[in-house]
Amino acid sequence: MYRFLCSLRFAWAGIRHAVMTQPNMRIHLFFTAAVLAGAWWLAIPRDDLLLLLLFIALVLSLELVNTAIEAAVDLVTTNRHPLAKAAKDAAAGAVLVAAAASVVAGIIVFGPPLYRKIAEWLM
Ligand SMILES: Nc1ncnc2c1ncn2[C@@H]1O[C@H](COP(=O)(O)OP(=O)(O)OP(=O)(O)O)[C@@H](O)[C@H]1O
Repeated sequence: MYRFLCSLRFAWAGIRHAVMTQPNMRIHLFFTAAVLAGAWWLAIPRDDLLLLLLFIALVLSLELVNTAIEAAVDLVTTNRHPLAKAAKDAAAGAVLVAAAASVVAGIIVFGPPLYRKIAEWLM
């Protein structure tokens, strides 16, 4: 039990480190808050909400992995190296793929209810 609590503390420290040092992590958190507020405002159904939560978790998790890879690469070398570039660029690419898919999922989930809301206002 003590080991498990230590693991939780280290994991939380990793999340805190990423939030403090990575501007992109703070941007993801801002959009996470905006998406959750929008989902509440538009009363998004449970299944769609689960989908949104899955994408939010995917993007935040990959940003944490990206942070870990950046730190590991910088630990190994501060010199320019094509493999260091390949590792960092691939990690950043993973975040981009997840973020792009999240935007598409957001449009699919939010599009129809947002359209209905705007149509209500205009009538
Ligand atoms: N040691 C290196 N050798 C070669 N290229 C590097 C090296 N370190 C960084 N780069 C290049 O510079 C880019 C930015 O690296 P940096 O470590 O500043 O990450 P970052 O700006 O914090 O990235 P992100 O926006 O994903 O958080 C990398 O994606 C890579 O293309």
